Amino acid sequence: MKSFDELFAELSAKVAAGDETSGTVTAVRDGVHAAGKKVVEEAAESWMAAEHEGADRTAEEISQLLYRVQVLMLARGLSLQDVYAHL
Ligand SMILES: N=c1c2ncn([C@@H]3O[C@H](COP(=O)(O)OP(=O)(O)OP(=O)(O)O)[C@@H](O)[C@H]3O)c2ncn1[C@@H]1O[C@H](COP(=O)(O)O)[C@@H](O)[C@H]1O
Repeated sequence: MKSFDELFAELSAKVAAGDETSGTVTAVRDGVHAAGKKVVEEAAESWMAAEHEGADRTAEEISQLLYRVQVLMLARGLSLQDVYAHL
């Protein structure tokens, strides 16, 4: 299990290192447009799971949404602090 901050640190390190085995590195290289589409897709799947599926499936979809939000942040060059400043 990892926290939102721990996942962001892991993904940031992979991107900084250009880890060729990382799906995240590929996703970040694909750019903001592709990353944004994945956020919308996972948001919709989270919504549908919450309405029509169980708690575990909903939690799984939300975890994918959080991951895709982090990919978008990385593709856009945003840090956690950039976002947390608005909370
Ligand atoms: N949390 C995730 C994560 N969630 C989703 N994904 C990717 O997203 C893919 C699923 O996206 P799809 O659009 O295919 O999903 P889908 O078809 O909508 O599937 P469902 O939503 O129906 O389940 C997975 O196969 C992964 O490649 C993730 N890839 C990575 N992570 C985390 O990121 C870390 C680093 O991963 P790498 O960069 O790949 O090393 C991993 O250790 C994980 O902790």
